[in-house]
Amino acid sequence: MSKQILCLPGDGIGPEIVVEALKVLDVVKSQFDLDIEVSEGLVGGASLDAHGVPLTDEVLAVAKKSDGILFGAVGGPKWDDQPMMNRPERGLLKLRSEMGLFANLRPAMLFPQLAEASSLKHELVAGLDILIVRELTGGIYFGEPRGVRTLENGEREGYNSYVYRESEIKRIAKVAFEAAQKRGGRLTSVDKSNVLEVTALWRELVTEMGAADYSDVELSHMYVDNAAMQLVRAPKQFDVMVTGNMFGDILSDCAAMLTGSIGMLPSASLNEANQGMYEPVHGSAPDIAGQGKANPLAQILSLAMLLRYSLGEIEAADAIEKAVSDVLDQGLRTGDIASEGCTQVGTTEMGDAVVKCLQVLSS
Ligand SMILES: NC(=O)C1=CN([C@@H]2O[C@H](COP(=O)(O)OP(=O)(O)OC[C@H]3O[C@@H](n4cnc5c(N)ncnc54)[C@H](O)[C@@H]3O)[C@@H](O)[C@H]2O)C=CC1
Ligand SMILES: CC(C)CC(=O)C(=O)O
Ligand SMILES: [Mg+2]
Repeated sequence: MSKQILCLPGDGIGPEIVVEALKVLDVVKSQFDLDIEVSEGLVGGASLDAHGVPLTDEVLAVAKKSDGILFGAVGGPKWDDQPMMNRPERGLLKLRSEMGLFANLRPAMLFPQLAEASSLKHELVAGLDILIVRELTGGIYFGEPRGVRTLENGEREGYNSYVYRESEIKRIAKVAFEAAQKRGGRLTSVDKSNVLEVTALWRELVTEMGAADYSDVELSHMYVDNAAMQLVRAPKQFDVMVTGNMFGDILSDCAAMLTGSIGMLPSASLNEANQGMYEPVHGSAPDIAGQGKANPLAQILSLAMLLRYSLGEIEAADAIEKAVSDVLDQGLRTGDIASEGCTQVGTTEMGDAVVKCLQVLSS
């Protein structure tokens, strides 16, 4: 039976970069004889414009049945005055929570060819390979109660709730410990346990699990403010980092710049049944949307993660990652990773170059 991929391009640069990933998928389908059917749906602002909601029940139902979801990005100034619960970003948050996609894997590795593009000195980032494991369906992004209320003196007060249950902490910690076992054997748990009870519980449980079940993993703890500083001071000290939803969101954008650009970082969001949604770490980049400038490599690398994790097509995933590396070897760069002596290209040319490298690899 064919594997089903649901493609949700979204808004801004989303559709521009998803098109490039789909070109790459077409090539690997024929090269590796993959039986994959792709369907497409609306999400975010595109869905709001068409249906009045950022995610329809129909699209959610297809997502739940698919073998993998390739997601672009959502949001943009056009929809910024929507009520919070109807913003484009809600479409993404609803997909994550309704599908239970609690484990967000955000690898930040430096392609050696991009050392020049990193905002840090070469010696600080050479060989960089970090995995950020971010809890994705809990924490302050989902906690209740939330809202804006009017106090007795007429002043308005905004509030959100930072909540984690033991079971939520334990299941993301398990993913992170197991990832560390398969990698360099080191795990840093990032929290703010000196201030927030919820993350004091986080630290207590992670410590207990480390001692009881993962004595082979070298566990350390770090406060999130220090972790942000350490990421730009000496990022290679990290192997796997595990943290909550909001801290992971922020730290992964920070880690992106170590690799040259946020346009390089893919991600996988997995649930307990190992269903997955795959998307770049970046957003819809309204400042460059429609200009043919966006870097499609994070999206293309997200497709490689989909093939690897959800479809088990390791050879196809390896081929895509090799093709991306070959394109960088050729000196091709979109504006965000441009450096002296390289050839600057647009979104389409970058996608075409990956396709060409795949074709050369198989000939
Ligand atoms: N997963 C998602 O769909 C996400 C959506 N957003 C939404 O995206 C919109 C814009 O948010 P921002 O804070 O500006 O973050 P952003 O990640 O969209 O953009 C930040 C900066 O990075 C650049 N950039 C991002 N992706 C790039 C790429 N592939 N190639 C070259 N440059 C790239 C942008 O041009 C911009 O200067 C907002 O509506 C926000 O809510 C933000 C983050 C994640
Ligand atoms: C809902 C998204 C806009 C949150 C985000 O920035 C992300 O997941 O990276
Ligand atoms: Mg983010």
